[in-house]
Amino acid sequence: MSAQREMKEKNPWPVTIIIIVIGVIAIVALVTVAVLQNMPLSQKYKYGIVLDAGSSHTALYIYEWPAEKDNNTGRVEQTHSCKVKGPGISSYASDPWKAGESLKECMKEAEMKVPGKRHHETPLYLGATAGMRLLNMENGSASDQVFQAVEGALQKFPFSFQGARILSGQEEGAFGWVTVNYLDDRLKQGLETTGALDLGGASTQISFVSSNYNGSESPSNSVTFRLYGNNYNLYTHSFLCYGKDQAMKLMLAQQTKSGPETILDPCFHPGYNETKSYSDLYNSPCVSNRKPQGAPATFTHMGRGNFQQCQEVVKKVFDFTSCKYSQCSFNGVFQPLLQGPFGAFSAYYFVMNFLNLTNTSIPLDAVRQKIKDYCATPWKQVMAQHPDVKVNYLQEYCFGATYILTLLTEGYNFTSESYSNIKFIKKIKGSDAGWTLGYMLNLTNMIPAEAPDTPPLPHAGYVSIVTLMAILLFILFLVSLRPLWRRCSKHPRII
Ligand SMILES: O=c1ccn([C@@H]2O[C@H](COP(=O)(O)OP(=O)(O)O)[C@@H](O)[C@H]2O)c(=O)[nH]1
Repeated sequence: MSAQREMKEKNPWPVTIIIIVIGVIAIVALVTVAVLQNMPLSQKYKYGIVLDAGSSHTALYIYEWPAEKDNNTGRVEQTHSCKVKGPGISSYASDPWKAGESLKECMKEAEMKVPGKRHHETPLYLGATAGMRLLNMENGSASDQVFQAVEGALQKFPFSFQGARILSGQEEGAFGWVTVNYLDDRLKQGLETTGALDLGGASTQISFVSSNYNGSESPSNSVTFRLYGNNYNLYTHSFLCYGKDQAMKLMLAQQTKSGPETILDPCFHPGYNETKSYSDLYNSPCVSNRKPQGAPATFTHMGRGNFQQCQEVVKKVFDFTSCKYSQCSFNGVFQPLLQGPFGAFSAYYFVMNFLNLTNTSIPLDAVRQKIKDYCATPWKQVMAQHPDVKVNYLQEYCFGATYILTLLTEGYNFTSESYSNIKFIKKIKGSDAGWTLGYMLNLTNMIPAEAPDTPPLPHAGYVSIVTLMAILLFILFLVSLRPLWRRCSKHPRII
């Protein structure tokens, strides 16, 4: 026994080596676990699909987000969009099954884009806007049949179909606002929000937060949200019949009140000459009650290309005569003082982008001059200059631009100064501006009411601290072995 103890005292190295090896293994294991545990898992994604059934067309959007973050900080991004061929679903009132058929191509594309194993858990929504609102007003059973056809077609796909419905104007406005502010990262950070201006074919929406609006005046324009721990009192209004296409009907109805055979329209280019049918012009509930008695079947629609006169006709589609609130936009609708930056999308963007007018630092007078020159350009020349633009769109940009300017300045009261607060946008960080993303975020509860709890340290900080601590422990451990070192150097090794 004593001989053994003597041996150990004389030769402490085996024990020391074992302790060092165990210490090193423990430290390496500690650091490895810290690094591995916090390493982002191989990224898995979830998907959501929204169909925007607009008045003039339907579009499909696919959204994607990291699977492990779907309820808090995960950024939802648009990964794919598909424009459905043909008109909006409301145009299939007399052939409802065709409305369902029309969606199949884009739906097949979606089947390819979303990974097969995610199909069954991918929610699929269809939201219809003002085109279907109008059809529903005009012919409820036709609208129901269109929905039946569309639902039948969508149920055949392997996604988790969550239903097709008409959005209210308020939802359309509010979800457009949510989309813009979510994509701009303004909600999570609690920053000042951006207002949303949406111009569709059949309706137009304005939504913004104004510090002088708390919802008590005209409560029907108020939508309240609690998002990421912040309360928002949003003002929103949707003007049915004031989308670009229906507003044009209102403008043409102004000029065909007496049922003439020919009109010389200041909002169309000089040389434009088309025969149009009275029943097509007056086929929507926005104008149907104004159809002139005893009008001929058709009228010749000729262009005059005069911006000022066009603005005069366009102004007449707005009613500025009555306002029972402290202030109004038009048609007796309350509107608080405009506040903050605004994002203007859909047809606002299409039209202003076509005319190279998306830069709002251009003074309003220069904008007017540009539209004036464009409207005065002969139709033949316009067509020759834009051979690749669809004639249906091309013929309407003079009216479209005049309408946008009049709606913004006369309707919503934007001034030469506040006009520069507007940004004409199509996409934000790769996702289209519109109501669809906000709608999906809401239905999937993806924006929490309260700010999510964040770990006290970021991943890199956590790993660095654990590594540093491990190194310090190791040094401490080596230092604690100092008596052994001394003994070793004092007693020469026995061979
Ligand atoms: O390249 C384009 C695409 C659309 N539009 C017009 O933009 C408006 C809005 O179209 P959208 O289909 O987005 O509106 P919705 O049908 O959803 O109301 C309609 O008047 C379209 O004619 C346009 O001028 N240029």
